[in-house]
Order: sequence, then structure tokens, then C-alpha cells
Amino acid sequence: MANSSPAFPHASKMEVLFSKSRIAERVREIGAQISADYAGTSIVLIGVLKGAAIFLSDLARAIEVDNTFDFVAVSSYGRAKVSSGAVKLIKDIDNSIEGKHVILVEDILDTGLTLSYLRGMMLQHKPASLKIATCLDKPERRLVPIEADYVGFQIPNRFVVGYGMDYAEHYRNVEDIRLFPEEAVGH
Ligand SMILES: O=P(O)(O)OC[C@H]1O[C@H](OP(=O)(O)OP(=O)(O)O)[C@H](O)[C@@H]1O
Ligand code: HPA
Ligand SMILES: [Mg+2]
Repeated sequence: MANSSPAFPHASKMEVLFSKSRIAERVREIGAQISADYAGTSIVLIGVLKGAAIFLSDLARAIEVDNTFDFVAVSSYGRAKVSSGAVKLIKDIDNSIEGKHVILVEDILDTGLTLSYLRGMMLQHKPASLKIATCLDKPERRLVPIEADYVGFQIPNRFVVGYGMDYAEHYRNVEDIRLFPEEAVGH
């Protein structure tokens, strides 16, 4: 069984960085902030598959302003230590965002390559405004200059899983955000 291999330690063995309740509290705060910032308007939330799916589903429900959501998917440039930096759109938005207030929603802002590429792509669609919301921000890893407008938590340069974030596609369903043990992975 995959999860009994040393590369896939049981989630309960990993240290909790942010508990389910702390995440829920922070999502409520960000939802309230967005609701205040966009009062009287309508927002399009665009989630980046697959990692952002869980944060987006919670955030959308924490926002009181009218909102719709859509998803994009990008080809991963891989987690190689030396990255080509090449990101490619493999699923575009379904509905036009021209003239709309858009928030790109991510689980984690790491090197910044994914979001800086997506920000450029989304701006081509001429939204009325474009902001970024990310559950986690790992500023030490940044390779390109990009900042999010709404950040759940800043974290140190450690690999994390849970709340949508994976190691080899596993652990996305873990409800807390946990530190993946360094010794289990060569990422
Ligand atoms: O700032 P960056 O260095 O670009 O990294 C962040 C991106 O990497 C992860 O996605 P990944 O491409 O692994 O796919 P996933 O969302 O399906 O897990 C994460 O969900 C972000 O989308
Ligand atoms: N965990 C999971 N996926 C990621 C991470 C991380 O720490 N950084 C970039 N993608
Ligand atoms: Mg992702």
C-alpha cells in the first residue's frame, strides 16, 4: 500500500503547522476583508487546480459579496531544484472575465512562477481589477517578484501538505496544514 511506504508517512505523524480551526478562523477573516473591499460589487474567484480547490471552496463561502467561480489548470514546471520556469495553461477559464473584478485563488505562493504567469494570462482578458489571494506564502523561495493581496499565513521554507496541498498527489484531503518530514522526500 502506497501509504505504508516510508515516503508516505501517515498524516498523523506529521507536525501540525496550522490546525483546521486556525485555518477556518483565518479564512473567515480573509472572507470578511474581501467582503469589505468589494462591498456592492460582484467577484469572480479563479482557482488554480488542483491545490486551490479546497481553499477556494471555503473562501467562496466566507465571502458575503456576490461571487462566481471558475478554475484554470497549468502544467507544472516540476519541483526540480533548477526549474525551467516554463508554465503552460492547460485549462482556461470557461466564462469571460472582461470588465469583472477577479481574484486569483491559490493554495500556496512559492517561487511565484505559477502566479506570475497566470496574472499575465488573466490580464490579457481585461478584467476590471485583478487581485491574488493565497492561503500560504513562502517568501524565501521566490524566483520572480510577485506578492499576494490576501495572505492566509506566511511560512518558512518547509514543504507542507494538507488543505489541498499534496506530496505526489497524496494528503490533499488532510484537514490541517502539516510539515512534511524532510527525510521522507528529496524535493
Ligand atoms: O509559486 P510556485 O513555485 O509556482 O508554486 C506554487 C504552485 O505549485 C503548486 O501547484 P502544482 O503545480 O504542484 O500543482 P497542484 O496544484 O495540482 O498541486 C501549488 O498548488 C501552486 O499552484
Ligand atoms: N507543498 C505542496 N505543494 C507545494 C509546496 C509545498 O510546500 N510548494 C509549492 N507547491
Ligand atoms: Mg497548484
